[in-house]
Amino acid sequence: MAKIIENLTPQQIVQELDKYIIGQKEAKRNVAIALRNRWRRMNANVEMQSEIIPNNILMIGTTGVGKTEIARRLAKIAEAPFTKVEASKFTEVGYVGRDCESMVRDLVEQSVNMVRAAKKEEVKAKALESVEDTLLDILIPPVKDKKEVGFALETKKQEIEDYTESLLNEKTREAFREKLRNGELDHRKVEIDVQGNGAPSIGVMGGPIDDVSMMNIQEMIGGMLPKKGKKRKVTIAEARKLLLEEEAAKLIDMDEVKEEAVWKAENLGIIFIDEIDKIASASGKSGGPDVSREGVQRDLLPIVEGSTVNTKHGSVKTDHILFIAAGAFHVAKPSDLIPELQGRFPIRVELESLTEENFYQILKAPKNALTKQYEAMLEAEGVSLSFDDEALREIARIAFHANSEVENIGARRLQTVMSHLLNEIMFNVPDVIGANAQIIITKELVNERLSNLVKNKDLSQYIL
Ligand SMILES: Nc1ncnc2c1ncn2[C@@H]1O[C@H](COP(=O)(O)OP(=O)(O)OP(=O)(O)O)[C@@H](O)[C@H]1O
Repeated sequence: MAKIIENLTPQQIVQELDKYIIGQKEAKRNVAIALRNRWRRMNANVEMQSEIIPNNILMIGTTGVGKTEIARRLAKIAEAPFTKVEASKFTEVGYVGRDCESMVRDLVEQSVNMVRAAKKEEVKAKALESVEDTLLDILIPPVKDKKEVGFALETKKQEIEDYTESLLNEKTREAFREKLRNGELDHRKVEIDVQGNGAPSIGVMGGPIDDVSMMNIQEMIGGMLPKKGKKRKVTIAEARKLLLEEEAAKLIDMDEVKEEAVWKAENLGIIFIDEIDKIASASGKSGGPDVSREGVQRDLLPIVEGSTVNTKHGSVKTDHILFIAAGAFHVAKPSDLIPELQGRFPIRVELESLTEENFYQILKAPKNALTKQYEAMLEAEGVSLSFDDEALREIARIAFHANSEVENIGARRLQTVMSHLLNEIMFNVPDVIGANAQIIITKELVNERLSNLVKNKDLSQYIL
């Protein structure tokens, strides 16, 4: 469980983050410390373990500079359950809207999915075997043992015939098993029984009902009703998927999954609260929406401070969940948050605005860089796509320029610029540009496709 945390030191965590995120050294260092501190806590003496509180972090930076990306990657590195919420979506207890505790329920749900997926992987080989048998039984039913069904074997001849038949049946089954395995029969249609859950979905009219009771009722009713079998005609490929789900579900102990998932959420979970500045009251103002903003902060406080939240998978203690809050803080300042909440986010990091050079790096260096994504997509069509270095510099320049002219949306601008640049190619492959073609994006091509837009501010507002 969470082996990776044990092995990665803060410096190694930063190295991992460097593979995906350009710049933002301070933020990376601080999240790395926070992650390592969890391991330090778990390995500290038992008395201190419950005392050590997480280093919750407040990230300050404009949109699209990598705040979410850092938190998300960190969670991936730690194999930790992760959820992102927007603080502005919450309303005070008693008002219509999402209540703050729902973020913890989301986290546990995420954790359950992770643990279930891991368990599914563990039982997959076993489940696949029985799925194969089920499919084989549908395609070539095994011959019945004649003695069992009450036939007396009267003559020697009959005995030999039966023997030959069962031998043949066995041989055919083995031949089909081979075909099933190598996917030769994937397109053939078969009729299978799929188990559906008998639970009707419940619609609630009128007053609000909280998520937990709603989910519990639904689960209870689902458990009480008999499972409904349904016949469906599907391809073998589809049948394999459906039957695998069912078979794996039979092999997985859900109580064990829930228990592990709750532990994981409590001890490794990361909750990313975006737009926290939207619930801070700008200094000097009072009354009106500010009152409700403060209300949300007060609802948030016990969760961040450590409390117990009821979820459908059991109660979850939030004491050791790592909270990373983020916001641009253009109007409100961190000091506009209520003091108790400020105290719970002791680590402040400012993320740098991205430069043109950063854009250039973001285009080509990260493991998941946009250029690599497009290259991979076209490779799937047998088309080779590559970018001249000068072209990348030009794209970076144009994106940076668009940000300063229109609106600063950070690295997200690269996505719109690239999408516009490559739109025509993406449409023409494979109909016009066939397999084995080689496309090189040059600086000239970039200018040809984008220079008009750059000159025309009105147009670039809509397109770039
Ligand atoms: N420093 C960076 N290095 C690599 N990619 C980046 C960087 N900053 C942003 N990106 C890319 O830009 C996109 C948006 O970034 P991200 O979601 O982290 O923004 P954000 O800072 O959290 O903004 P918001 O608060 O609006 O959500 C992501 O796809 C991410 O990959």
